[in-house]
Amino acid sequence: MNDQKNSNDGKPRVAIIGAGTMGNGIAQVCALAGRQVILVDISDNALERGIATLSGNLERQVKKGLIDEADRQAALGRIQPQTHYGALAGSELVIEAASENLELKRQILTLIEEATESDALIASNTSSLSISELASVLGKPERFIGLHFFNPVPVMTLVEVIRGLQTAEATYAKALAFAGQIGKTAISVRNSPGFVVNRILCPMINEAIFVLQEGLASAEDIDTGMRLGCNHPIGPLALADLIGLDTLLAILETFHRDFGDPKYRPSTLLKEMVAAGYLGRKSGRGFHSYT
Ligand SMILES: NC(=O)c1ccc[n+]([C@@H]2O[C@H](COP(=O)([O-])OP(=O)(O)OC[C@H]3O[C@@H](n4cnc5c(N)ncnc54)[C@H](O)[C@@H]3O)[C@@H](O)[C@H]2O)c1
Repeated sequence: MNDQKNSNDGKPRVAIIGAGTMGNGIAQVCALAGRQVILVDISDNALERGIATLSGNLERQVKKGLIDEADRQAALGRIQPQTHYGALAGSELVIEAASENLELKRQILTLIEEATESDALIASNTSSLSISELASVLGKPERFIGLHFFNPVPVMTLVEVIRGLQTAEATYAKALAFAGQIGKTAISVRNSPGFVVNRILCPMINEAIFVLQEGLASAEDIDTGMRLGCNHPIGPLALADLIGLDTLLAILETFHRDFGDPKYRPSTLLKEMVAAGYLGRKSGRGFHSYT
């Protein structure tokens, strides 16, 4: 590892692509773990929104006594927002957390490879796309891996580490070590649409939307039913709003296409809500209202 990859305290620099729901959370966790973070998005607006969100989350952590004010300020000071990929040079690890769209991610991975040294690790936080397929756009696909964080990233301790067919053992070992260093628990998963957790979770949420669509119960009662009847901490429709209905739809469409199994077809109500711009928390309205 060269000096350029080390921050002042010797910890390697991490870059994150996308400052949205997941990207700003990953940036927050990495910065609190002492990493210098480059946070890249396409516009200053997107970056400002991402920084405002993580800044608010850090303040809440201070109020709850989870971190102190000095930690909060130090973490914020470690995050450098950027709109150009040239800023990635010198990063030991780049985590792609942009919108769930195969063509977009392929373009971004090419840009990451151009901007980084050949020994940098490249990871995607994709929820459902094939790690082997994403890796195939890279000149060195052996350095690519899936690092799938969970929402909200500062709260959820799991990371799925997904090896594609091309992923090298050394890449896998470094990714596992990184997850541990930032305080996450990793599970190892073979590449397959949706990996493990979303493969089980997203069809369950889709079924809850079918139940709503069929008029069996209200959104409130469906969520209360699953909270009190199954001890889930949050109901499936509230969880859909947290994930983002566009992201959930993209995941289900990938399952439907890649497995070729009609059991994964997204409910028409979900498609209609996304078409209407009701995306959940991030747009202020989903199955519940957030305004
Ligand atoms: N939302 C979840 O619960 C969740 C959980 C785990 C994984 N994921 C995955 O994480 C990824 C991001 O999801 P999200 O929910 O944060 O989406 P989001 O819509 O909240 O944020 C996506 C961000 O990517 C940015 N972006 C788009 N094109 C870009 C480009 N070319 N370069 C840099 N940034 C670009 C957008 O401006 C936006 O800020 C997706 O692959 C998603 O499947 C999401």
